Amino acid sequence: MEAIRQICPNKYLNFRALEAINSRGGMMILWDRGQRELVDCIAAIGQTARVLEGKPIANNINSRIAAEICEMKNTIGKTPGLGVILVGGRRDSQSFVRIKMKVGIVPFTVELPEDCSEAELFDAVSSFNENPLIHGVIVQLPLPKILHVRVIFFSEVSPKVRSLAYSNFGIDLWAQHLDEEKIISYVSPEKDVDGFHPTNVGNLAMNDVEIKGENVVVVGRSKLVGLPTSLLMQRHHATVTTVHAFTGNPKQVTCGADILVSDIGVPNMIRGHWLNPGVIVVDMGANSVEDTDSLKGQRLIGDVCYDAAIVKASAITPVPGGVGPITISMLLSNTLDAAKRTYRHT
Ligand SMILES: NC(=O)C1=CN([C@@H]2O[C@H](COP(=O)(O)OP(=O)(O)OC[C@H]3O[C@@H](n4cnc5c(N)ncnc54)[C@H](OP(=O)(O)O)[C@@H]3O)[C@@H](O)[C@H]2O)C=CC1
Ligand SMILES: Nc1nc(=O)c2c([nH]1)NC[C@@H]1CN(c3ccc(C(=O)N[C@@H](CCC(=O)O)C(=O)O)cc3)C=[N+]21
Repeated sequence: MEAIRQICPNKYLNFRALEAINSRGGMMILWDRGQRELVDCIAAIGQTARVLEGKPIANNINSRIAAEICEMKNTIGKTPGLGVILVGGRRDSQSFVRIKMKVGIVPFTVELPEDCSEAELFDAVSSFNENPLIHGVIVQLPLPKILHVRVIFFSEVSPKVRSLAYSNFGIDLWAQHLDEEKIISYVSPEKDVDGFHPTNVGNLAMNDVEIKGENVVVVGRSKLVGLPTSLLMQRHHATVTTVHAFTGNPKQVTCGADILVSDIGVPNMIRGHWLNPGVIVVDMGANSVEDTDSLKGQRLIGDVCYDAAIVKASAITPVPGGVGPITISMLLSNTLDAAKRTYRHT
């Protein structure tokens, strides 16, 4: 009862059902999804996941990269360059690009409007491919879709005011005018520091990660994250299941995971009751949401409901400070490696 009072001190609570929570026993009040989550958390007090901090690892990698770049500059007078192509003004893009340039890699940035043509984008990739000062090229994904047709259903036409009185129901049809697959495969494989190129995805799966025999559920199947992660996990003998937008009962699948990797891009979609107690959660989601308390007016959150997962999982990567900084470090590290290959510098 104390737990319930903490959540809703002044509210009348309508008890509809009581049931055990997984194997730990406890109480669950069902009246709406959000509240059920809170009770779930409180009932599980005493179990807290290990937080897998990515920042310290990323800092180590970044120090190593900075030192190597310094050495490279001193011995052969060269510096790695990274070309970034941004299409459309995505809110998260600027900070993503800013972080990349910290360790001494020279940035080259091209910004194109969201309605740019495929030819313009190919030209930008091509000029980066050919530029000898650029060793890594990334095209920021996802590429924008543009509004193609908007259908609005309206309930009446008023001839007097010569306007339409809309019902607020409509359908927007978006068109993907830029073919992501084609554009990404246009980046030279030796400059593909994202690791998209089929050859590089194969190489990614050669790394040594000990996950043999585990049930891994990867939520999302994008070329950027989900697909390479599934390949990587399979290569290391995990039993991998993919959840995507057409999966009928995603919760049922995620509940069977020993390791859950999420790259959906939907803030807080994975709730506490989607998780198997003791699961290891790798939250790749980097979702910018409005936050009026923050100076920037926004903050970054993951795909997994962190407050619920921290009391249910055995380990979890936080957002921010988890996978994100390591992704950037590895991208920089790949750029440095590409520059070393170009200059035959060891
Ligand atoms: N932390 C990091 O280092 C990185 C983070 N990211 C972040 O990862 C997130 C995803 O990015 P990205 O992979 O490029 O996104 P995409 O939009 O390319 O892919 C999203 C995937 O999630 C699936 N999906 C979407 N909605 C649902 C749903 N309701 N139920 C089940 N599956 C769903 C889609 O399924 P379907 O295929 O059926 O459409 C798709 O496979 C973003 O937040 C991005 O910012 C990305 C790169 C690096
Ligand atoms: N071709 C391509 N390659 C990408 O790798 C790619 C992309 N497109 N499109 C967008 C997503 C998103 N993404 C992030 C990586 C790190 C952080 C990151 O490090 N975030 C910090 C916080 C940053 C902040 O607060 O501004 C953190 O998680 O701690 C965020 C987002 C890579 N992406």
